[in-house]
Amino acid sequence: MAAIETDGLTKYYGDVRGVEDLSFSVAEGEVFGFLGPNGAGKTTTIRTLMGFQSPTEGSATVLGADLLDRGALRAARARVGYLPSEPAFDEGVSGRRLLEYHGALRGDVRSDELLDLFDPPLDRKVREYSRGNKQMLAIVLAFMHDPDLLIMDEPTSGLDPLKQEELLEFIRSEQQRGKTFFFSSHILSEVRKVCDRVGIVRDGHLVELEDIESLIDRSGKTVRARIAGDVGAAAFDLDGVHDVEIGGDGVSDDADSATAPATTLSFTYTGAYEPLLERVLDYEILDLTIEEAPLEDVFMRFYGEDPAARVDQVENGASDRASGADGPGAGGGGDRASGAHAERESAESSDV
Ligand SMILES: Nc1ncnc2c1ncn2[C@@H]1O[C@H](COP(=O)(O)OP(=O)(O)OP(=O)(O)O)[C@@H](O)[C@H]1O
Repeated sequence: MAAIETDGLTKYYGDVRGVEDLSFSVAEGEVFGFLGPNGAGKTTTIRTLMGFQSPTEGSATVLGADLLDRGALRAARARVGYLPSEPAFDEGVSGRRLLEYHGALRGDVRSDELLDLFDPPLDRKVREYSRGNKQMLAIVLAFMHDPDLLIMDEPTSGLDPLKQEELLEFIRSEQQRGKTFFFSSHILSEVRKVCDRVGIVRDGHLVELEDIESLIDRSGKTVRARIAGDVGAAAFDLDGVHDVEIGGDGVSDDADSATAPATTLSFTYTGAYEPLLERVLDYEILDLTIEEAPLEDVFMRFYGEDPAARVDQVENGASDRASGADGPGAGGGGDRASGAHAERESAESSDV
């Protein structure tokens, strides 16, 4: 059984599209990263999966419970740990009091262990907490009943780099214990460290759904070559070569040697190694590096404003796995919204 399964999940806020036609599943024991730019629909998805708001169309199950079956969902949520994007607590009580309250409500089987890792000042009132302290308290509350599934909205947000790393390490160790994670993030590097698979949402649509290693592989390598002599961009006119830049004034770069001019070329390469290496051997290579494309570049390819780049990615194999970026719902927001189920938004009750 999948830990999370969505089928055409759609949420409109009146005429405003939150997400549309999301279909994906998260396997038990998987760490799934949900990425997307601001306003893409990550929080909408998470809040809908948590049952805080009803889908407009489509369906989903969480730990086997149908979102529309409130009783089943309530039972399933006892096995879910939830970390909201902006933890909102009763500011007038101490962290310890909140811990006791949540423990009484849902159980506490491991807060001592968690507090060794994430240590908010429990005896102070929450209103005195820093952002990071609030986040640590929220993390302890999310994990203390030892849930099977963790749904987290930007979990490292507010944490210092050391605590961020500790949380990622903790997620990895929890996965070893069989736990499932679904979390949103803007930070590809952290997603990369812990996730098995990612979904990328943009403008409310799932535009990519792939395991993280394939995603990065498909996103290409950055090649930098320093070549003896005066070499033009045409030298690397190969399939898969993009964004060629030539060092210096575009002709040659002889800064290192007065007698032997050289050309510095850099480009992104998405092809196979062999044709590239064959071409490289045609020249006198003074220096060559081939490395993973910078994470930011990978990110921008999916996030960026250039629709051609995005379509290129989808056509390169994602469209059959993800709900299409240009899917049938695009532009049809008004129709879908007008057919909405009655909104049944429930407050984020304290039993969640
Ligand atoms: N309660 C709401 N009422 C109306 N529109 C909303 C509501 N919540 C979200 N939206 C809209 O839904 C879309 C998706 O927003 P959402 O908060 O899910 O994005 P996000 O990916 O979580 O963004 P961020 O990374 O900035 O947190 C946006 O256009 C947003 O303005």
